[in-house]
Amino acid sequence: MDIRLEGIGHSYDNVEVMREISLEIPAGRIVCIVGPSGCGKSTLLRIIGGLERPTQGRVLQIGVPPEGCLNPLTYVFQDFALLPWRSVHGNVSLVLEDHGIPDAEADEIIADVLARTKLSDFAKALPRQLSGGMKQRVAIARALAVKPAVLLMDEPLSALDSQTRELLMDDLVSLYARQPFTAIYVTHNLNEAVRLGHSIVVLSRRPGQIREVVHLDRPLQERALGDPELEARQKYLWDLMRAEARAADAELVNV
Ligand SMILES: Nc1ncnc2c1ncn2[C@@H]1O[C@H](COP(=O)(O)OP(=O)(O)OP(=O)(O)O)[C@@H](O)[C@H]1O
Repeated sequence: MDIRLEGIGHSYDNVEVMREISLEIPAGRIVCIVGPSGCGKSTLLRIIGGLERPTQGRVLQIGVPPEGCLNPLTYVFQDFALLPWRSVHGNVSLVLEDHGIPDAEADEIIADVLARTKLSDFAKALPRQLSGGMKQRVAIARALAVKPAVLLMDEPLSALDSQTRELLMDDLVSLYARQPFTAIYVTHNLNEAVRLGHSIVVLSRRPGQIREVVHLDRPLQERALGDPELEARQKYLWDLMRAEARAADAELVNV
């Protein structure tokens, strides 16, 4: 299933947050969205997920979700959002219980997603026993369990330290290599964007408008830390954003 955004604009009261966003998110691709603080990245994700209705424009879902899909647009949040009293298995099973999936079928799905996120040995662990990186893998396993058409990822690695972030990026790449998924991935981190994005949408400061869409053709598995070509792309993105990021930062300080 593809997503198409047509002329999305949004205002809160009289504050215009974004303007004229038109974009294609093709199935099987990871589209990263970057831009200065407050330019509307999370709002755009909420609009795509149907949690907010845009003031202007529309979001189209083109084609059908994958077979067995229980929730076409599924979020992965920065803060993991796990239930502390439920085990790893229990956190994943919750979303299947919500859909009335029989136990035997649910167990099969859970075994599959825990294997894909390398959590099979931790099925009985509680969230408090897990590192931040493992918690986020549980959140990703839970999202995959509903066979989403599109993952909506809102700064999924921002709460993690830099080493854990590197490990999680590797995990996301191997997950994608085994079975490609579609994701819209909001991040502040330009290194994540060049490592994980097939295309990177650069938004201007508020009201957020598309400044440029940068496409990266190199397969994700061939992108490594310190790769000169990726570093050049990252610098290019930062050059596009620097002045506006500084202005947005000053604006926040003056509020
Ligand atoms: N529910 C709301 N009511 C009023 N204003 C809001 C609401 N949600 C967001 N905003 C404002 O809309 C603007 C865009 O917010 P949003 O969180 O989408 O930006 P962002 O690009 O994701 O920011 P950041 O990079 O800092 O996370 C900000 O000025 C924010 O204060």
